[in-house]
Amino acid sequence: MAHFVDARTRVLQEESTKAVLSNCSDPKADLAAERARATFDVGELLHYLNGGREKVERKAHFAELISRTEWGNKSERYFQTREEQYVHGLKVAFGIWDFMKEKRLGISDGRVLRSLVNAPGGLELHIGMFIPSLISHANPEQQAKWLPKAQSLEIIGTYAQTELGHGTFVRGLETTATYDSDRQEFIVHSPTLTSTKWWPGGLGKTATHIILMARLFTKGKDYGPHAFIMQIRSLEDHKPLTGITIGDIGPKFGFNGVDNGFLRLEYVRIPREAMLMRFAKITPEGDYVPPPPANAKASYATMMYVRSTIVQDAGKFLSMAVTIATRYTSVRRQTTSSKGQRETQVLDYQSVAGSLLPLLATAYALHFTGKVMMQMYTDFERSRDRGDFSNLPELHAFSSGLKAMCTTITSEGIEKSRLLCGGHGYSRLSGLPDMYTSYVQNSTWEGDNNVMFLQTGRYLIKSLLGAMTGKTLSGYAKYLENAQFEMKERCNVSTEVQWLDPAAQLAAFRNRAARLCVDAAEQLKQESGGNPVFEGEPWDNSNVIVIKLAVAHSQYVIYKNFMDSLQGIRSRGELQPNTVRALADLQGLFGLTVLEREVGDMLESGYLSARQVKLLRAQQRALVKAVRPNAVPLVDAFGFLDYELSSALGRSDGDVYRGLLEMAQASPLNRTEEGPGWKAVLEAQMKKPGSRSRL
Ligand SMILES: CCCCCCCCCCCCCCCC(=O)SCCNC(=O)CCNC(=O)[C@H](O)C(C)(C)COP(=O)(O)OP(=O)(O)OC[C@H]1O[C@@H](n2cnc3c(N)ncnc32)[C@H](O)[C@@H]1OP(=O)(O)O
Ligand SMILES: Cc1cc2nc3c(=O)[nH]c(=O)nc-3n(C[C@H](O)[C@H](O)[C@H](O)COP(=O)(O)OP(=O)(O)OC[C@H]3O[C@@H](n4cnc5c(N)ncnc54)[C@H](O)[C@@H]3O)c2cc1C
Repeated sequence: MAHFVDARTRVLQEESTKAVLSNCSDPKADLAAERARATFDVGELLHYLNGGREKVERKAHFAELISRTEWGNKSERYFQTREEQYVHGLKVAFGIWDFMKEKRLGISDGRVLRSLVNAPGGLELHIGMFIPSLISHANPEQQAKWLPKAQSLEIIGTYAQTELGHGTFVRGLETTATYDSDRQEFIVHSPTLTSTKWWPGGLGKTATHIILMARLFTKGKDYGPHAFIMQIRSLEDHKPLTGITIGDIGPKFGFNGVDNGFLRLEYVRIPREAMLMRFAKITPEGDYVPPPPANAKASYATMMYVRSTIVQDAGKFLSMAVTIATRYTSVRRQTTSSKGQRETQVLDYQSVAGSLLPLLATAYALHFTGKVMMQMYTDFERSRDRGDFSNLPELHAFSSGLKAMCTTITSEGIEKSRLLCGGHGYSRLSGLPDMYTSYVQNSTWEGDNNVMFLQTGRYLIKSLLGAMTGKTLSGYAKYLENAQFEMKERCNVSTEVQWLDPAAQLAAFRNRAARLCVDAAEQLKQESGGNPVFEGEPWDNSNVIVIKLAVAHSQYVIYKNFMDSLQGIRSRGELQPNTVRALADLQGLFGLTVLEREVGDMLESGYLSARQVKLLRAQQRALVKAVRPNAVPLVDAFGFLDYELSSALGRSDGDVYRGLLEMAQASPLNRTEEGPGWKAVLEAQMKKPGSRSRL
């Protein structure tokens, strides 16, 4: 109801309103002013990062169309219960599917749509692992049978590997698949409590089929985990099939639209052809045919594919968080030293800029590494299809370390971005809390990050030991051929400005990684009492330094990718000099920020002197200042749409306070003026005779 305000009240208020208005903030103007500071052509960089103008426009067109659909509407996003989230997630997945069919779109457009709506649901694993597993593990006949059904959503699948008792140690899985040659069937069974499958996404209430990872037994012999395809629910009434118990595992830290599930199998029979037989095989008589030795780890290929996509996506999520925080801290004003003056934009505080702008630089670094990672995986697939598995070990080492490094960086980066937004960052309407709780699982799934770092460290130490016996190394570990030389090397930077030289930064990254590799190998030798042993106690007692080595190597790789990518852009003349300069500032800022954080190792080894650290620090601070005017233009260049960010604070027009107020209206608590607590509790309590006087 309209509220009548009399003239006297208005007059009295007028003066105070004027006083407040004279120095209150104007977020839209602030953001416009930030954009005017750009030293480069934002459109050019936007198109470059997003694969061209046509793709940018296509994405905006898709957003426009889907935001008008029921499933694409995000207004209730932050207010749904778990059940609503789950059902909505399914509607989104089918909505995207139908949209793709109707418009005859391919998988890359599908990825764009998924990223625009960003509502993970019961079909994540169907798309992310079930179909990829069929592609990489099934033989041609199996693919012909299953892929069309999966691709038309006649069946919905998931990837059931992890059990209550084992996630990391895949060889320790306890679910069994025992071959019965008389009936040419496998009996799949959960023999122990700990063999219960636990975690698979979509398993709880959605999936009709699974890729089951189970230990293959034939003729009394255990051949370890293999992949099988099997149906778990009826296609008629969606009830579990006989001998199968399935359910949802309950609420999680985030990602609650997904029904991660549990599964128990009781002597369930599946046909021989259920075993995915692209590599290992079983004959009708029950003879096991192993995969050729070169691709013994072929059954792990799906995990490698997913790790590569995780690396690719890390930059995107960090860029989203940084976009929100940069726009908001540019319009948020807080504290003034003298009365009557405008308050300071919080991004102008050294502490805020010093945290946020290196994150912005890191988001760019991850963008380039994501591209390199996917290229490397695509190259592997090409050679694998020719039967050549020679680059598998490097791909495994590269993708494991980067998966761990990039997801650690992004998880921490989202949380740092949230903190930099102060109180409003804590509101889910900022988009940052949900981004964090749903992203942070990337540090765990698809291989716990420490475990992944250990895989990379193992490869590096083995490479070093090989190089010491004259073996030629290739790829990113090549520098280890010169490890002995690196041990004597000293940094030659003598002025602040010399730290801007990418070669000086790269040398520091490389030297640190090489020395840590030598240290790790030595510690492992000591723990092993001679020749290094890569398992058991000697290995376990060397974990800390091995992880440190893998972190240092991954940082070197990310920096090198940034440097090489920029070099490529320069030499091919792909961007104008001003744009390249802005990117070079980011490359320098990323490099020096990481080096500054890790100087302890380099002081300890003697590679750096205290004076060189001081120069490094001063140059890093100078780069923060150099990047500051381009902060908003650089996040604009990522090209996130308001629809995509769903954030009151990340709005591209800067109107953040209006955004908060508008989005809050959808809160179910606001459906009535008195709220749901009045009738349920408050009224009876507060109207109780003498209720106040009792206190
Ligand atoms: C429209 C479009 C939308 C798209 C939409 C996308 C949606 C995107 C949704 C994504 C969704 C993801 C969802 C995740 C869902 C889970 O989390 S699925 C479960 C994943 N589980 C894991 O990752 C388990 C982690 N554990 C492991 O990978 C392995 O067991 C470990 C830790 C690597 C150890 O394996 P191991 O057999 O014990 O091996 P180990 O003795 O350490 O090493 C033996 C040798 O094998 C090598 N090796 C080990 N692993 C490998 C490997 N993978 N390759 C090659 N060599 C290997 C080692 O390097 C070693 O070599 P050498 O040194 O001997 O030469
Ligand atoms: C949201 C979510 C979704 C998932 N979806 C799926 C899915 O769809 N399908 C599926 O099969 N699985 C899925 N998983 C399971 C996931 O892959 C595992 O949780 C993950 O691989 C880690 O294994 P774990 O839980 O057994 O951890 P653990 O191995 O028990 O790790 C516990 C701790 O021990 C350490 N550790 C373990 N082993 C070693 C070692 N050898 N050396 C040194 N340290 C070690 C780890 O670093 C960690 O700190 C999902 C998990 C999550 C959280």
